[in-house]
Formats: sequence, structure tokens, C-alpha cells
Amino acid sequence: MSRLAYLGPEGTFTEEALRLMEPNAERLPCATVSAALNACRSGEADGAVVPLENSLEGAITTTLDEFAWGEPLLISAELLLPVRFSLLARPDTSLWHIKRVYTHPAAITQCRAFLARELPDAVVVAAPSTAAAAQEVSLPGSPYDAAIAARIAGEHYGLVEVVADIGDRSDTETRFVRVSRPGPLPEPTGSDRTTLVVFLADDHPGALLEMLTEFSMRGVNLSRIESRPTGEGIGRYFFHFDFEGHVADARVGEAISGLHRVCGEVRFLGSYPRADGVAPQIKRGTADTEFAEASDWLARVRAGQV
Ligand SMILES: O=C(O)C(=O)Cc1ccccc1
Repeated sequence: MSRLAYLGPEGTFTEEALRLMEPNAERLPCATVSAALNACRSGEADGAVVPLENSLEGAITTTLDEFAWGEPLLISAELLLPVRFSLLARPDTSLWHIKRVYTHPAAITQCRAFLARELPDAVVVAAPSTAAAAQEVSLPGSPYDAAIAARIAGEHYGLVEVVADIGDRSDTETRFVRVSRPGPLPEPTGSDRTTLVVFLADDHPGALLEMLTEFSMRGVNLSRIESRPTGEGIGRYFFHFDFEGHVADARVGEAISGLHRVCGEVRFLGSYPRADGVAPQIKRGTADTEFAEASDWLARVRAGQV
């Protein structure tokens, strides 16, 4: 039985994702994403489950930066989970009593409209996780009046649901990944995804285009591109790429070799089965038709027609 570290405590959305991915795993709750990943790196756990991005606000940047800068890890699976946020409080709390709200930053950004409309004067404070917030609110003498978390976290920590489903959109999904220490990759399934982090060797005109060309010329479909600051000053970035296919597929392997030629450093973060329910990809042309369209467009721009 594998032992998996995750962003805890009990009742987080990450725990729900872990239970769906590996129902029989032993669970090791950790206080932060970094602690969960370190538990995997040190061997205290066999793997870890962490949130990567959500469909409304984008990246969970702590996770991206850990993957880029921390001791290398490999993604072995992904899961898309619809998340529903509840406003939870100690029994007998009414909405108008709530002056201080505690929750994870990703929940703050996904419940902005509710907070602005219903609790415009409340102070909203960032917590390590939604369940950590619920646990804190449950303590007598807590400085917080309410938490935003999953309904199940309220059940765990004896809170009541003051308002259900307070997210700005009811169809928000979060993408979670399971990681392990570097080792054998999952076999290709024919419906896989590969993740990379890419650092530029030097900043020059067209550097991003050179990277993208390595994908487009081989018909490899990108599903996410994210830039993150390197920390070396304004204008210095590195990139995360997700794309369809497995590193064992010839065109994916060639695209990665091509990136090694045009970039300073490429960190391979894994090839793993794509989650079901991924939004249908926009239908793309072949590499040849795309180039034809792109050069046609360029000709029109040059001719002043656009
Ligand atoms: O704090 C949690 O419960 C998490 O698992 C992180 C998170 C927070 C908000 C939306 C999705 C995941």
C-alpha cells in the first residue's frame, strides 16, 4: 500500500482528489504544498498529491515553483476535480456577525464576487489550506468568524454551513497531480500529457517563438504555457509547458530534443495519462497548414491589410 503526502489537514480539496486517485493509499497530511513534496523527496512518503491549477484563476504558483526549483520530482497522474466552496462558521453565527474570514488564497480568488457582495467590510486572511482555516475557526477564541472550505471540512471540524456554493462560478475545476521521486515512467496509453520546465539560455528576440516552433513544427498540441519570474529582475522569466503525448512518442521526444538545442535548461516533469473530462482541445490544423496560415497572415500584416 502506498503512503501519499498531501496538503492537509483532513478535509482539504487535495484530500478529496487523493481519495479519488488512490482510494487505498495511506494518507499523510502536511501543512503546506512544500512540506508534502519534501515528504515525498525524503522518502517519508512514496508520493504526494498537490493542486497545480484551477480553471478560474490559473496556476497554484507554489506548486509550479517547487517543480521548477526544488529537488526533481515526476508527475505520474492528474485529476480534474470540480470544487464547491461553503462559508462555514461556529453554530449560531449569522452572516452579519462575520467580520474576519479565513481561507486558502485560491478560495479567496474564486469567491471574490460573493465576498464583495455579501461581506464587503470583512477582512479576508490567507490560510495554509481551506481545511486548516476550518480547523482554526472551530477553536474557541479563534480570531476568525468564518472559513471558506469544502462542506465536508465543516463536518470534520463541527462548523455549520452559513451559505453553500459561494464560488463565482459553479463549474470551476481544479487540477491535481500525483508526484513521485524520479523513476520509471507510466507506460504510454495513447492519451497522455507531458510537462516540462524550460529556462532560456539568453534573452534574445524570438526566443519564445523558437521554443513554440519546436512543438508546432511536429504537430504537438500545447495545453498550457505559463511564465514565472526567475527572480533575477523584471523581464526575466522561465516557462512551464504541458502538451499532449508521451515522451516515448517520436514527435514528443524530438520536440524535447529540439528544446534542448534552443534553450538553456529543460527539466522533464513527467509523461502521464491525461485526465478524463479535459476540455475538448481546439481543433488544430497540421503543422503545414498552420505554417501556411501564419505566413499568409504575416504577408497581410506587411501589406498593411490588417
Ligand atoms: O486548501 C485546500 O483545500 C486545497 O486543497 C487547495 C485548494 C484551495 C482552493 C481550491 C482548490 C484547492
